[in-house]
Amino acid sequence: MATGRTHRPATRSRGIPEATVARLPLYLRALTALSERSVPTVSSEELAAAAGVNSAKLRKDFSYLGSYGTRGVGYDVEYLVYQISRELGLTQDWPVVIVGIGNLGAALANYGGFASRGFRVAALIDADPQMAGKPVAGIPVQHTDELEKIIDDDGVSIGVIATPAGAAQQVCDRLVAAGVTSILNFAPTVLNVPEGVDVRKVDLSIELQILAFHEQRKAGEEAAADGVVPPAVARKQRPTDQGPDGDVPAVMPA
Ligand SMILES: NC(=O)c1ccc[n+]([C@@H]2O[C@H](COP(=O)([O-])OP(=O)(O)OC[C@H]3O[C@@H](n4cnc5c(N)ncnc54)[C@H](O)[C@@H]3O)[C@@H](O)[C@H]2O)c1
Repeated sequence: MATGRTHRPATRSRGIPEATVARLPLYLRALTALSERSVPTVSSEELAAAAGVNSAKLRKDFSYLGSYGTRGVGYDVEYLVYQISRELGLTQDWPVVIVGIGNLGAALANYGGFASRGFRVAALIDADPQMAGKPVAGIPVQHTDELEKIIDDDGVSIGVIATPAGAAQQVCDRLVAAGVTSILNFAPTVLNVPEGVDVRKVDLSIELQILAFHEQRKAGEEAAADGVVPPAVARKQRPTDQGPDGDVPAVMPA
């Protein structure tokens, strides 16, 4: 099994901080929308609002790209689209393999947004022999036996893992051994990768948990302002409260 760290340092080799890199796709999405509306220039304030970023942070981020805009005019939309795309490596085609073609893998394969952003789905791979040859999004699924050959033939450097958590590390190890150096992991598990391999993790349930935390805080603050105990808190505080099966308290009384 491969071992090592899962993160790169906070600053990348060309001196652009990782936090700036993480915001570049947000700027690009906002700029692409402006470009589609044939808007020629945009101020830092307008673009910051469209990207959901503070305008001072945006100006600082763009200074790393050597892009300062023109006073009174703003930024040239088309040029900035090109500059950010180039910085993100999106001016070239990136073949991507998706491993695990179940509900999620099939949905990802069907997502049109990858191709329009320069990510070509080169292959769909699954361990289930019954799926081999079946088309998903017009691409025939290939068996995991073919994984190394597919990656080698297509020069794939980006792999997407959409397998159950229990299979993810083994799939990751095979992808890395075959030459993949960037992994987008949807499986709810931490992957160990060697130095030089980047892993990005997507977990919608974590995002929902964070929203639940904020919802709970908001409810508490509103209740405090009104001088009442919010129903959610009051419900949880009742010692007789029962869990879904009727015999286990949902929240133990203090
Ligand atoms: N990150 C998120 O927000 C998010 C959202 C939904 C699901 N998930 C996760 O994504 C994964 C897939 O979910 P799903 O609903 O599509 O599951 P699924 O059961 O529908 O599909 C899993 C697929 O992986 C294949 N598979 C199993 N072991 C494999 C291996 N070793 N190599 C290649 N393929 C293998 C199976 O044959 C199956 O087709 C799960 O880990 C799930 O928890 C994450």
